[in-house]
Amino acid sequence: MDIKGLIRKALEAQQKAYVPYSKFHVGAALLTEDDEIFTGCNIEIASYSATLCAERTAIFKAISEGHKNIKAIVVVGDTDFTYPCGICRQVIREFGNNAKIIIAKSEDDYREYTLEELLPHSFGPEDLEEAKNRSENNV
Ligand SMILES: O=c1ccn([C@H]2C[C@H](O)[C@@H](CO)O2)c(=O)[nH]1
Ligand SMILES: [Zn+2]
Repeated sequence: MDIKGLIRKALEAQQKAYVPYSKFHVGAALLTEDDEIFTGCNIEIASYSATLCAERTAIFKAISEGHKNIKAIVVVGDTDFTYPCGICRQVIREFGNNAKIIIAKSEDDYREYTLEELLPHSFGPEDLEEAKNRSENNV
């Protein structure tokens, strides 16, 4: 599926947002390395901190179905360009470090970023691996 198709899927998912508190609707759609599509919306909970963003809804759906590598993710929201929050950026770091991150206003109006642009100098799985290797080699 192309970027426009993925944006359409994100816009459809946005319709499903459960947002009784903020009334701010977000939708996400992602493409996995093996070309599966997963979508998500934000889901708010009366105890606010339990709220889940659209991006993480889509990513956790993909992971829980066995698709761990994301090659593109689209985000749409109620502002012209709605950017992923910090927590979602860190989750994208885990499962889509090289993914195209597409922030869309419409099918024809979108911006494309790398994770490095949105989360520079990030902490990730490789840091833990490096620390483990260091302790094993006593350096
Ligand atoms: O990138 C974002 C930013 C915000 N939200 C949600 C969380 C909450 O439900 C609402 C307002 O913060 O928007 C997302 O889903 N994704
Ligand atoms: Zn988020």
